[in-house]
Amino acid sequence: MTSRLQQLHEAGQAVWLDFVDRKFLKADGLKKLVAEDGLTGVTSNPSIFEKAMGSGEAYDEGFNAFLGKADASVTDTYEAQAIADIQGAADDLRPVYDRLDGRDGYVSLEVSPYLANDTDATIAEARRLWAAVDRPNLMVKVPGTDAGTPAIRRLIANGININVTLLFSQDAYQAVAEAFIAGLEKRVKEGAPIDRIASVASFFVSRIDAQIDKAIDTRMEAGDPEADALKAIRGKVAIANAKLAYVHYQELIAGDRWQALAAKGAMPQRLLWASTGTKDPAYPDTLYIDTLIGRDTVNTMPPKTMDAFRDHGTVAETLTGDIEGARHVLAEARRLGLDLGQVTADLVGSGVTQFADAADQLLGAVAGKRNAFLGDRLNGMTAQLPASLDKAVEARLETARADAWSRRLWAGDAGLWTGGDEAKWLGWLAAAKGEQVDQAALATFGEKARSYKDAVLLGMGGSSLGPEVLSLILGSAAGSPKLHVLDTTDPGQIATVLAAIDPAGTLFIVSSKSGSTMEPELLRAFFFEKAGGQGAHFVAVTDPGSHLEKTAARDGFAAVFAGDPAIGGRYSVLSAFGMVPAAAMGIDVAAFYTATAPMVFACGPDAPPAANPGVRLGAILGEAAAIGRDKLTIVPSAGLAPFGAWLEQLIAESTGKQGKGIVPVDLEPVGTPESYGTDRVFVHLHLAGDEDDGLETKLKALAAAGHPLVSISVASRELIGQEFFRWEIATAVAGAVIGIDPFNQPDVEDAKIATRKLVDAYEKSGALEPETPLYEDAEIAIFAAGDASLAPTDPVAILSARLAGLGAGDYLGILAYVERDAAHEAAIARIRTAIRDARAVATVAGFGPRFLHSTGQAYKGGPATGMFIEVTRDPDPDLAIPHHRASFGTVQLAQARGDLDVLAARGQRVLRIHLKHGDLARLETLVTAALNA
Ligand SMILES: O=P(O)(O)OC[C@H]1O[C@](O)(CO)[C@@H](O)[C@@H]1O
Ligand SMILES: O=C[C@H](O)[C@H](O)COP(=O)(O)O
Repeated sequence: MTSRLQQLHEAGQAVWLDFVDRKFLKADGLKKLVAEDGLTGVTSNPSIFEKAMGSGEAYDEGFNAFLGKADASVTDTYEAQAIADIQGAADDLRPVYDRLDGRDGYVSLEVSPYLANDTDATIAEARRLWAAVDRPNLMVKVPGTDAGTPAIRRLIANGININVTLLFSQDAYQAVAEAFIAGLEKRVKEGAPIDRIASVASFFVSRIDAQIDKAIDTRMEAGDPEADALKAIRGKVAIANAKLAYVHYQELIAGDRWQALAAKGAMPQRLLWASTGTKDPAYPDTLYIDTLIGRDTVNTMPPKTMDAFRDHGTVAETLTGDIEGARHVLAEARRLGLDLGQVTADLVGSGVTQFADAADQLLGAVAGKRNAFLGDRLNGMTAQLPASLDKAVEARLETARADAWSRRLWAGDAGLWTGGDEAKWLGWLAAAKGEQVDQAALATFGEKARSYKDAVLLGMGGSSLGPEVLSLILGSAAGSPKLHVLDTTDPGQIATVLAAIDPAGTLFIVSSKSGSTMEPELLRAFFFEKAGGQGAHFVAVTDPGSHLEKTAARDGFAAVFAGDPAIGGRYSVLSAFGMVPAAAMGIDVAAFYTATAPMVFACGPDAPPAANPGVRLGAILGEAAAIGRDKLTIVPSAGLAPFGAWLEQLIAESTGKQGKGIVPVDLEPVGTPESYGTDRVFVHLHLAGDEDDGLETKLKALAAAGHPLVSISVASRELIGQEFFRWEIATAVAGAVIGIDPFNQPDVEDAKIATRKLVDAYEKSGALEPETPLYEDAEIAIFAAGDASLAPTDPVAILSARLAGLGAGDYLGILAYVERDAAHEAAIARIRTAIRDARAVATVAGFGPRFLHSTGQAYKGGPATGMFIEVTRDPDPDLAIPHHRASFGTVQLAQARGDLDVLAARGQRVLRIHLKHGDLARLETLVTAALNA
């Protein structure tokens, strides 16, 4: 006796299997169905693959081949397995395809559900899959959405077999049938063959009943007066809808237009009944098979439904029976106000979402496996968060998944942020893959640089902090120059570098994106003169067309390396701005990108938020800020200590604006739980092999006391590039959570203008505008920028009155316009600790003018919780600037004053303490006295 399924085949209906799975294929399950049940096709969809691959180990062997590659994306990893399954299934069905001469024997693979609303991307993806699977009996599944329909026409015209999926309404079916015919007609016009192009139109059945029945049940439960009429059509609408689609099909193939194509050998686009597993357990499990049997159709069945039909299905030509009854059912549905049009429209949308959700789940699972497999090659991250924050983070990750944040970030969708010009600032994504720089040119440059003992980089903010991290964490290769970074106007610091080098035999890297920043321009002029005007010892890194580019040409620089104007300074370290100095230090740039790649791919567009280390971190930072934990406290192990200076700029300048944002706290010694308020998030960056120094214990105590703690582990220094990228993604995402544009810096300009005004006035008059101190003696002068709340008493009283204003959630900043050296750093750290422990407030510190191009944005534009002590001193000795009346010391003072004015104008609480002899010990004594007052 032939099986019931085979009898279906005899009745003219093809039986396909709505299922794929590696184990099943390996066990020859498909071959068995072909042999025993006359099976002639297979369909897959994202949910089917999610079930197959999303859990368990069946695919691990296949995954491993990809997981080992640092630069394989999650999609590559998953897709290779899906393609292998589809190829396997296609090969199992190949004898059927050959026997039936291409009339059947197909296997379907669906384009990414993420592309359902993008015609061109769908076309490109379908072509790619067609080529990758490389089997004549493949059908590419394309959704019959508004965007999918034109893609179907073009793909058919390309000669690609298409399974149109997610069809629910008559209108959509008619549109795709038209697209199919038009595609074939186009080929005819072009003289291309049409006899081997197969297509099916997958009409989804059970999902319609599930929706309509739900509406019916709700109304019946509410005691609808039409209860009987409603009940009479329960479970009948989807079948009626399918029957009428078949009526349309029959009319279509009887028409002249189709007959003309048929005469040329065209195969009709068969109707395929999909979604035929019953969703309502009250229905017979073979309902959507028994009722839809008709010639030249396909029914794709999940295994359970197939087993049920084999066991107790009924074979009879039912599809063409009682068409009037079907019309009546639909007319009744209309009369009863059951809006089939709306239901089918909604089902298209929810169908796309459902498959996208499945794809997210699958990609998330693969991403998790991938990250685990990479082990130490991918920097690790764990988080211990208080329960409420943890909940908020997970909720954010889920909405971010549903709203496709990972993909939208990479696609440059400005709607993720403020809908402004954010898309223009995403060049750093490609740069991280090494695509911005000319790696060969950098290698040559690195070779040439070996003739120098020292290299000095002149630049500010994003143009200096990344290179400094690279030099302090990676260091120069043997035989390559040592890199000194000068991002200051402090005469002492400039003199220190000058004394450490032979200026006539040093490589100078002048680095400025805009090419018009004051500090590098003054430093360039200074060192150009010291180097005897040897332009050949200078290179510039700058964006195309800048003023610096012109200067470099004028002065005969050895090279100009171009940046990408689509990258802001603080996101530029993985572009020329980091890699030119890296090459100068003899760092192998190609190897650096290779080491960075695992994080770039782990944070890729296809890694859903929860499994994406950058997006996850961004969600933590953003949600923490939202509950007032806006002080990101950076706690590195010794080997990673320099990283914080780069991170500070990224976080502060990106998020600190419009009164919102995150205030980074770097280099603040770790304290006990009592020394902190409830405004902190701690991030521990640990380099394997670094001494613990009791840090772990201290951090454990903080986490136990309810402070959020993020722990990042870095297996070796060479992996530092991964942290650059992770934090760039995290910052962009935190910006999205906070609701600001993370790529602009609206408040930096004002301080620059204020400074320029003071310097210009000096150039004319030879003196800075006079100012009146609140207090002055032989050692110090105190200025309060017109703050009338402070009385001109003694210094301890003034400072103590100022510090008394520090409350919960506030932070104290020491803005020191002095040389950045170890002694000053230590003194400032002591002052910070004293204030932090006495007031339980966060403390930050910056050396001026370096911080102006970094954290300065947040201090001015971020949360209005800052209180600042600006420290200046009389420059001694000072340094002249060629062609300028103002010295470096004067410029630095003007910068401090400009900054003070702008901070005060923004309503921030600020005090300037001028230490005439630059003695920070005096400040320490003052602070101690003020805290005890
Ligand atoms: O590279 P540039 O254009 O000299 O800018 C240096 C730095 O100054 C800033 O514009 C802030 O003043 C930063 O964003 C930037 O990294
Ligand atoms: O082509 C097959 C369809 O993707 C499948 O039948 C959908 O079935 P479902 O509605 O049960 O998910």
